[in-house]
Amino acid sequence: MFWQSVMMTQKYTIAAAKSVVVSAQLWRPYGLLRMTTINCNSNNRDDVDAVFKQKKTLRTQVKKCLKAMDPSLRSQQDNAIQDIILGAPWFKSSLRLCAYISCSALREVDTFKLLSQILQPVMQANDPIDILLLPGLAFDRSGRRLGRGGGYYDTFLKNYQDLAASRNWKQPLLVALSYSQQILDEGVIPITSTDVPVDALVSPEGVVPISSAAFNSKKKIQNGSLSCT
Ligand SMILES: Nc1nc2c(c(=O)[nH]1)N(C=O)[C@@H](CNc1ccc(C(=O)N[C@@H](CCC(=O)O)C(=O)O)cc1)CN2
Ligand SMILES: Nc1ncnc2c1ncn2[C@@H]1O[C@H](COP(=O)(O)OP(=O)(O)OP(=O)(O)O)[C@@H](O)[C@H]1O
Repeated sequence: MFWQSVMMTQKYTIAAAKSVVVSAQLWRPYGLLRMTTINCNSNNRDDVDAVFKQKKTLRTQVKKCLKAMDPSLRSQQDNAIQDIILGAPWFKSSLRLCAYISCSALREVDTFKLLSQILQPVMQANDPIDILLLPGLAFDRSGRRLGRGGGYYDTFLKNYQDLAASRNWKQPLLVALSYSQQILDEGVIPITSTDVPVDALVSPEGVVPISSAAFNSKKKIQNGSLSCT
């Protein structure tokens, strides 16, 4: 299988991240995309089908944009995003993390540096996770995430959230890794009731906290009182 989710326990003290200057080209190929999106909380088949059609169109456009991305800019953004994560207090204070193994053919934000430098693949499947690093095709600043259309992540996240609730575990922070080009204007990504929103985004420009959970963990970290259990 080309993809695995990896659960890891942080073992080593993380060295301070190097500061990286990124000449991010804020290219907005979606500026032209002015379709009205339907946000669907109902289970009406026609409404849901209309949303899936819009998602399909958007996926094609984002894939085209990612394929056209200059490789050196991509690599700069990969490094910047991973360095931001390695230097982030919320990351350093997490005990258990779940991340994706990035697939370069899919033009996903690279996770190699994160996985290889500081993490140790030892984790009991029954332990609660603090942070989940997620891929995706597009995101917005309100936490919407467009995946590749399989529903794998949404299903996994829903199941994990239900498990955590049933065991009284703290819900994990859902953090999506995004190239600058993948952050779209609010309202462009259509959603249905099964789409699980993310708590924060990490792009080469920095961390974008979105949910109250992300803001609260930021505050707790600043106060030095973050508990990861
Ligand atoms: N690293 C990683 N693993 C993952 C996912 C992911 O998004 N990233 N998935 C998330 O669901 C699942 C696998 N889903 C996938 C969905 C599409 C393609 C793919 O190759 N799509 C091509 C086009 C295929 C086509 O149009 O026929 C593409 O996206 O260009 C690969 C995996 C589970 N594993
Ligand atoms: N929790 C769930 N249970 C059952 N089906 C689900 C769930 N979440 C999503 N699906 C189904 O998966 C299919 C794809 O959904 P969607 O287009 O939202 O996927 P995606 O977000 O692009 O993919 P992914 O979640 O893998 O990143 C839809 O038919 C949707 O109804």
